[in-house]
Amino acid sequence: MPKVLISDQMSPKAAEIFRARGIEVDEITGLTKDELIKIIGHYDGLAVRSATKATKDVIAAATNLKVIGRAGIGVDNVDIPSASGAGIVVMNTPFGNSITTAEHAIALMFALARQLPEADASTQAGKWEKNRFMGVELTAKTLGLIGAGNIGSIVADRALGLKMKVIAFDPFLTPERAEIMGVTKVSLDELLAQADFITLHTPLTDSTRNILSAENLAKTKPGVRIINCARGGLIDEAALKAGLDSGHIGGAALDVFVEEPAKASPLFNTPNFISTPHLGASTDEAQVNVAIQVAEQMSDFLLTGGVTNALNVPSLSAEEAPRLRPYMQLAERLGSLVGQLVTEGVKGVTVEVEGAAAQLNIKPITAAVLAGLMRTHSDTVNMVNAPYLAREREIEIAEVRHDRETDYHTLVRVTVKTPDGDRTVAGTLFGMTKPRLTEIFGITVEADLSGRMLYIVNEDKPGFIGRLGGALGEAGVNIGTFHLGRRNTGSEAILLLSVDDTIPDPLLASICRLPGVKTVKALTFA
Ligand SMILES: NC(=O)C1=CN([C@@H]2O[C@H](COP(=O)(O)OP(=O)(O)OC[C@H]3O[C@@H](n4cnc5c(N)ncnc54)[C@H](O)[C@@H]3O)[C@@H](O)[C@H]2O)C=CC1
Ligand SMILES: O=C(O)CCC(=O)C(=O)O
Repeated sequence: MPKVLISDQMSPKAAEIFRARGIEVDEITGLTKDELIKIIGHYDGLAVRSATKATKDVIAAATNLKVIGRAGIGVDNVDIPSASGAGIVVMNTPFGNSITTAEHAIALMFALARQLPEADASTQAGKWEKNRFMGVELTAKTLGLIGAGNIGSIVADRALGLKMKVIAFDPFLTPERAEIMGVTKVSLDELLAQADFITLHTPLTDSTRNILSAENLAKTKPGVRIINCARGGLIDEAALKAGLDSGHIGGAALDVFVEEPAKASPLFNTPNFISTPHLGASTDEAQVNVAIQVAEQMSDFLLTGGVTNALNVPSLSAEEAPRLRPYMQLAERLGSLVGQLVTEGVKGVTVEVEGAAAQLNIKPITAAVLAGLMRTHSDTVNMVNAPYLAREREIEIAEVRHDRETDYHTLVRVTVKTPDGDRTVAGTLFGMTKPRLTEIFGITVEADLSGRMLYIVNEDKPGFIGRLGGALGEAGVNIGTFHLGRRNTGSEAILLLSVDDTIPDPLLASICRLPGVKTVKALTFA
């Protein structure tokens, strides 16, 4: 009988469902990392919310673990590359708590507009300070959404009902979808300049970390009120504190912090600052939704192998799975590669397959490309919801099956339509299982697509490789593999290196400064 550990506070519905499906379940919350490491080896499944950190060390000790289920959306508390490496499926429940979280953002917006926490504390202290608390109306104010996915869309809907004007910055929001939502798509700078209230609804990724940096906070409208119910790390907390102290920022409400639990934030006790302890998803309704969903999904997987809402493996029927999986892994990596390199305005994706892959059901291959492409921008994307999300964002999808001879046993080619033109990558399978890149943006190259990699475009001039090797060596970064491709002699070259460690930002910046370098990007493949 499989055994599951529920290690965070969850609705009792989760344990009920596991037991009803014949799965043994322990509910042990508040474990330290060492305590978790000591017991995790006994379990086939781990069900978490956000308090448990499924880190590399925890996963290394999880010798029997087959599935981690997140009763919620954000999976930044789970080390997905380590889980994938260990063959552990990671699932989430992408929609169960969205309404609740959107409502929390709206509640915080009202609380900021009318200084509700301070007014409550003052009244209950017997002060009756009727003239101290002068609020602002929400009607006709501009709400700036950073991130217009599930939660952002619900916030927009509610804000429009409050007669606010809603503007949104989201690289995946098409003008057409914005029109349907009733919001205006703007650049980040436009949003910063125009919004009276700003609310954040993105995952924490390399592109969103510190999206409200000191520099960007300085571009906001004087008196702006800021709400973050997404993730700590999206806002520079020190700069936020300085902005509140100077009065440039009129108010801020944070449900999430860089460090959680936040016990001694410098923001505490700042006037016009409101905080809640990561309560975005905390309603009876949302917790029942996510508990039922996570327990059903994990039980299905442990008992039947059925995969739903997985972030690191495709969802598939039992018969198709073994044949399609290697092609889908190749497709997912190609999608992820373009997703990491093309950050703005994807309007269309064409997936072409040739050779062996063209004989198979290519829908899952396309879904895998889309999941890889969009997961760079949202940790809720998986094989199941990627095609749906692409349609919703009006990304045009085309599938082409070529019945022609190819140099490779199989070839998958992905072309992404962007405002700057088409960008194409292609790859094959080595030994029928290993994804291998064959072409990137018109340049032929043979490269692995795995782990941590460094992508560099540079002028094809002698001496560059030595300088690059020197810079990496000096920083103690070990190169695993090294692949080079170029358009013509002396023109533009592309380098793809696999590296053993994360490349720190200062090292990336110093590589950028090497003579002849045009582009540098750190890439990660799960
Ligand atoms: N406070 C809480 O308790 C909760 C927090 N969350 C957080 O809310 C986040 C959003 O959830 P959903 O809306 O369901 O996710 P979603 O995936 O539907 O939407 C995220 C949106 O962010 C956009 N985005 C990605 N990178 C961006 C960038 N650089 N700039 C602007 N937009 C960008 C994406 O295109 C996408 O539309 C989750 O990732 C999670 O971290 C979710 C639930 C509860
Ligand atoms: O489970 C919780 O309380 C947090 C929810 C959350 O942050 C998420 O679903 O991303």
